[in-house]
Amino acid sequence: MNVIETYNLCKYYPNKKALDDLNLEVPEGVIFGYLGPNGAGKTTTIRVLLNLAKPTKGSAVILGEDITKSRKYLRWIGYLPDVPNFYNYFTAKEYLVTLCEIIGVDKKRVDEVLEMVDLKNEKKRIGTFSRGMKQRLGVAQALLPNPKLLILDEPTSSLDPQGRKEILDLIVSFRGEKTVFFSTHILADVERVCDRVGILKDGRLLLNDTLGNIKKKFSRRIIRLEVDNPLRIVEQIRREDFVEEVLEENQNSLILKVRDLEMAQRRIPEIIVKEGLSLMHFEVLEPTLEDIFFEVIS
Ligand SMILES: Nc1ncnc2c1ncn2[C@@H]1O[C@H](COP(=O)(O)OP(=O)(O)OP(=O)(O)O)[C@@H](O)[C@H]1O
Repeated sequence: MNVIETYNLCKYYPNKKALDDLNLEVPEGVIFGYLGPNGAGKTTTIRVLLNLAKPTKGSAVILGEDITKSRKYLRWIGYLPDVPNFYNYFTAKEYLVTLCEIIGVDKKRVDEVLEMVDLKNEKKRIGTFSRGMKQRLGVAQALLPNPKLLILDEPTSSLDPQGRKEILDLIVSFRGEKTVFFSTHILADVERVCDRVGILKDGRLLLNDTLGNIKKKFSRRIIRLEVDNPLRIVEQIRREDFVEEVLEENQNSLILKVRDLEMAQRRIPEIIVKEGLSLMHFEVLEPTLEDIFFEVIS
């Protein structure tokens, strides 16, 4: 089942198509990374999905409800905005208890969510919190209604590596239990935690698939070999059908572009052993998400 589905969703501003025929699918239980350069339309998507902005055309179904007809689905969504605001003179607990009163959630939930974000024993006022602690508190407030879907707008962009790790670990802990939709431009974060990825540019979705499929689709089938004397086998390797091109050759390694990866994995060790050489290292050089991102958006 898909938790989010959009159908030709458009949001036009006077001089800008912020979303242009967006057809997005986010299956239940996945961690979905929504990637795009500045101005791609990530925040606009989130605002439309949360009923904070009206679509110009098209529709969307979230948790089975048409968002243009009902607002009940909002009850099942937890949202962390890109710049969350807090009352700095409250402690985390006082702040969340106040929110519970406003949104009608049992106050018993406060200790549960503080425990999840590791702020249960934190007695300081929010004004003295680090950015990482504030972001974790932001996730805690999003968790208060025990949402099925968490929407996080650039949750790691202002954090140092430790703060980023804490938020990413938290996101990973929801895998399978909640659907997490998070927007970001930090490709390494997506690569670390996401099951599925959507790449948006100029309001259009250029790619929407699992990380595994994306990597397969963009695989460059490039192999790096370390052998004790590669120059002795390079001509034989060049003649093999599975080899498209020898990209680099030197005293201890070869870099090959191959047509058939499986055949290369079988044949190369055979050739090396037959020549009485030793294979020290065999590596398939896969493109990083960063390589793919730039290829897709360029
Ligand atoms: N209220 C508005 N009025 C006019 N144009 C807007 C409005 N809100 C957004 N836009 C424009 O729509 C486009 C998409 O903006 P949006 O904030 O959704 O991008 P984004 O992908 O979230 O960018 P960033 O990563 O910089 O936050 C941008 O060109 C932006 O200037």
